[in-house]
Amino acid sequence: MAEPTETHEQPTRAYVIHPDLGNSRTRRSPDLALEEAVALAHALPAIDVTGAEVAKLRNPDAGMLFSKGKREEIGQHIKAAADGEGAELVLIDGPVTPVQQRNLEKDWGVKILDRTGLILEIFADRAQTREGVLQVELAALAYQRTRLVRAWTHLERQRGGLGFVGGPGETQIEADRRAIDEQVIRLRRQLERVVKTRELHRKARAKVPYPIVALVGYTNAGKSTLFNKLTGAEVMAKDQLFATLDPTMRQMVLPGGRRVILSDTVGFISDLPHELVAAFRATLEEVLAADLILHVRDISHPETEEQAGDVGEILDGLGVEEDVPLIEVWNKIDSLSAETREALRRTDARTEGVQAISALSGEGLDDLLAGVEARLAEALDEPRTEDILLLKLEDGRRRAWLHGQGIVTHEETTENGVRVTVSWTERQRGSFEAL
Ligand SMILES: Nc1nc2c(ncn2[C@@H]2O[C@H](COP(=O)(O)OP(=O)(O)OP(=O)(O)O)[C@@H](O)[C@H]2O)c(=O)[nH]1
Repeated sequence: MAEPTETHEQPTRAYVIHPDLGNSRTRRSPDLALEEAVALAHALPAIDVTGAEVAKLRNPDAGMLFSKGKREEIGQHIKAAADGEGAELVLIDGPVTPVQQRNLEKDWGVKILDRTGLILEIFADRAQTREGVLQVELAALAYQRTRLVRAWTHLERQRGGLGFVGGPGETQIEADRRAIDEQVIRLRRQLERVVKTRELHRKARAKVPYPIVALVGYTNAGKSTLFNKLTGAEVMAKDQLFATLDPTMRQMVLPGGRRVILSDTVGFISDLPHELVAAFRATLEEVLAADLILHVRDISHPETEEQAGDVGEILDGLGVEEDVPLIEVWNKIDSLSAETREALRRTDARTEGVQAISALSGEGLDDLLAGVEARLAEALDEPRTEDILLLKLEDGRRRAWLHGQGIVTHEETTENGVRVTVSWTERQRGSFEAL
């Protein structure tokens, strides 16, 4: 990656464009999509959004993306932005090929970042654990390798971020590509080590017989707010997208006395670039290991159904099994109108595994916790199978673990060791085998 060369104090003036492909397949309204893109832009540090527009794009041009007329029109808007100062950076909320990027940058005299590049920059800014940082770097390199053209380096100067820059010139491309490949190998090796360490930690945790409850949800749904409310932890809860990138875990005690580990995960977003989903697999694996998933939804958002659909797709893509119990948490009921709230009550949503809450005011949290307790009891207390284990006499550790789980139904000492009869769940069997 290029070295920082200069420092910028001023925020970057950015113009946001959502290309509307008029595609009936996309479920979203272009205006709301633009709103989300602007929110994404605000998630970057030191950005001043000077203007935004939906740009109709019926037939994308291979070289220039937009038609000549449209290009000139948008070019005027970009120049006129910020009281005539003009924008320096244009964020295009969609995929832009390297060729289109280079041509548009020349045409408009600005830097361009597409949706993947933007999300990568945000992730780079938010990643906190070693693993998170390595994963973002890997995803960025994969993206960068396909587009060795100069892009926007401002963030890199600001904070040593990713800075999608392909080296000083075209002649450098081959060398750059080799350098990237070498760096990828190096990062993969580091990542492997980090992941191994984390697996050790997870195994250590598996010995703790506490079920894991994972919070998932669309970005800005209120996961961190709920997490903080429930655990009293100081996880950053901001009106800022992707405030949580690395999974955060805390222990908590449910009203009935059962201890659980609550885990907060990265917020999902529509059209999450697939290389990013792959890069975050390991992070999101916490969700796979969960005993119960709480799908937190911003029920006051006009596209709450579409967001829920996106989250469902990502969970499927991750391979979350259908049999992991899931509670839908309808958050932000405090921002609903009285009529909507009344309608919500009438549908008696609660019978369908839904809990309506306000993480902010605390309304509905008692019912939510009772629901969590009931679902966990259901999920963990069945089904069980009976097995007979033969443990060596000196294997006191594993025997103690079995007793600690309260699953030993019979035990007798024989010449060869201890015959232990257990009645356990699949999960307990897995944890035992991992010991
Ligand atoms: N009105 C209202 N606002 C809420 C509620 N819960 C959260 N918020 C607000 O919604 C915004 C996002 O909340 P977060 O908890 O950061 O959302 P998140 O799901 O963790 O977001 P990501 O980190 O992007 O995944 C913040 O401004 C919260 O104050 C609620 O119950 N009611």
